[in-house]
Amino acid sequence: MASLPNGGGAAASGSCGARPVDKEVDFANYFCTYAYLYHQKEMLCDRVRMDAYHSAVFRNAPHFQGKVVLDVGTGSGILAIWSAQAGARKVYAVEATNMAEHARELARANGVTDIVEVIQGTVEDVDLPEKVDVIISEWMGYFLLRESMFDSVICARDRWLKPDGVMYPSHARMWLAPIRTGLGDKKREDFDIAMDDWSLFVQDTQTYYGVNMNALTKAYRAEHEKYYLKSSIWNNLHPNQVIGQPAAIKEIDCLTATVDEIREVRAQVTLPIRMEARLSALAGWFDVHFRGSAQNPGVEEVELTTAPDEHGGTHWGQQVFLLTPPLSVTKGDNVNVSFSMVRSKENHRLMDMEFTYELHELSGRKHPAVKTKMYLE
Ligand SMILES: C[S@@+](CC[C@H](N)C(=O)[O-])C[C@H]1O[C@@H](n2cnc3c(N)ncnc32)[C@H](O)[C@@H]1O
Repeated sequence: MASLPNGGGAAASGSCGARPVDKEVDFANYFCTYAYLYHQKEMLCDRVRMDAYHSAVFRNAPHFQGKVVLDVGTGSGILAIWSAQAGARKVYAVEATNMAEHARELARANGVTDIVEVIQGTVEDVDLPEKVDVIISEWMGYFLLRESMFDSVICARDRWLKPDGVMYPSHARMWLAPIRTGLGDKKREDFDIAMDDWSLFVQDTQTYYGVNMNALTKAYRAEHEKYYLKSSIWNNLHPNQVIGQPAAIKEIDCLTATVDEIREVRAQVTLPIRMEARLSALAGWFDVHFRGSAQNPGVEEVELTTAPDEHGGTHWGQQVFLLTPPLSVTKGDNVNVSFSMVRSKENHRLMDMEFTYELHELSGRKHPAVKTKMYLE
């Protein structure tokens, strides 16, 4: 999934479940970005992503040979074309936006129009003439679930996948880890500057064009706190910034997961610290696996990970959640974290989170728990 500046509005309409329906808003805020080749290119240039999907399809070609495939959100059509090249008999390539026209053109230029049928529409709305053996999709957002596109994949699976069909990817996990980073220092500095600036504006002038603006100071602070300190920060971290043991906070079997299972994520984990450091944030990332199903396993399991990587990483990067204040930690300490992530009420494709973290020193000293809200926007 692309690094969209905004996750969009309410959910697309369709025949799957009771979901908020405002298709127009969703097209204006969410889908519109995907209609640009500029954004598709960002994903096409992510070599980690491309290598993983390419290996997943071609090393597991028996899953595709002679089979019917559904590509949910085909974008440029890349996964549909690979499926055809791997031997699929028929590929339904569904795309909500006008990118469908480019996908059609790409299929034509690559000689697979007899196999790849591009259908423009939301997957919730389209009708296929038959059930499929494979569903392939690249639906993952920041920290896996931002953008909530997996809902659409679940819908497609429940409507169109044969009982012995397979999902590409088949499994997904979310990870949380304690990290050191200087990112927060800059953000705190920017926040202080913004507040100083406001103070000058409201206090030095007493009245601004005859109006006392002080009544808005609290709201301005809250707005800036959210923007600078409580919104997650995108970063491709170096592995040596991870100062303790990462923990898996959610595991998803794409063949059986339900929307209820992913609407809210809650976890309680203990993160053992491995070195003396300033614990300044928690970082979140995900991985997905392509391993077929228990009934229909693949030839070779392939992993796509977005974990910190010294060779560069992916366009998803990691999400950095600042801890205010940072904590001094040392090897042998433990950080207990309670975590919740729910969809924003205003926009189901964005996430509201809450972290409670509590440092237990090796010495036995327990620090008071700190609770903080964060936003994945
Ligand atoms: C992350 S992009 C992946 C594009 C392409 N499959 C690839 O791997 O390069 C997701 C695509 O899915 C489309 N999409 C998202 N939700 C959809 C839905 N409910 N129905 C149809 N297309 C959808 C978006 O417009 C976007 O082009």
